[in-house]
Amino acid sequence: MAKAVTQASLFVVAVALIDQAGRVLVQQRPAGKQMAGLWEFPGGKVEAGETPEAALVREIAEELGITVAEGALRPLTFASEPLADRHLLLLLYRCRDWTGEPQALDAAALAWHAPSALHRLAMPPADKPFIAILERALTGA
Ligand SMILES: Nc1nc2c([nH]c(=O)n2[C@@H]2O[C@H](COP(=O)(O)OP(=O)(O)OP(=O)(O)O)[C@@H](O)[C@H]2O)c(=O)[nH]1
Repeated sequence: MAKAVTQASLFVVAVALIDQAGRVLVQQRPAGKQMAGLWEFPGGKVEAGETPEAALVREIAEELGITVAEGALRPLTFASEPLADRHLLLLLYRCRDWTGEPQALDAAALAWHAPSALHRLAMPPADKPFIAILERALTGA
């Protein structure tokens, strides 16, 4: 039988921005934060009263300084798993269209990688299964 979830859920949205070469943008969590140094997809928590897409458009603007239309966000996959004393629900979107040049406004660094190269990065546990899904999505396999 499934274990009941007693912790509050952490509702997070994130994006795989994909450039014309088929590379994906990841950002490094800054020092002082939980999981500092790990590479993750830009995004963050959905606030009360926000749709997931509106939250992601806001987070992308805050973290990268670029503009994305809600309609350019395509649902890709999700993760649902314990994270510390919470339960993380993480929705991953993909996006190929944006305006502006991404900047590391909130991260220690940004990097563009082919999906296969993400296996070599230290990423949060919830993100690991996303890599193979991105590889398949971007090769059409
Ligand atoms: N943005 C993002 N968050 C992720 C990913 N994977 C993952 O486990 N998370 C977790 O989801 C939560 C995202 O919330 P957040 O970015 O708003 O919060 P934060 O820890 O940076 O701190 P904050 O509360 O000061 O903003 C964090 O606990 C983060 O570790 C990911 O790929 N992208």
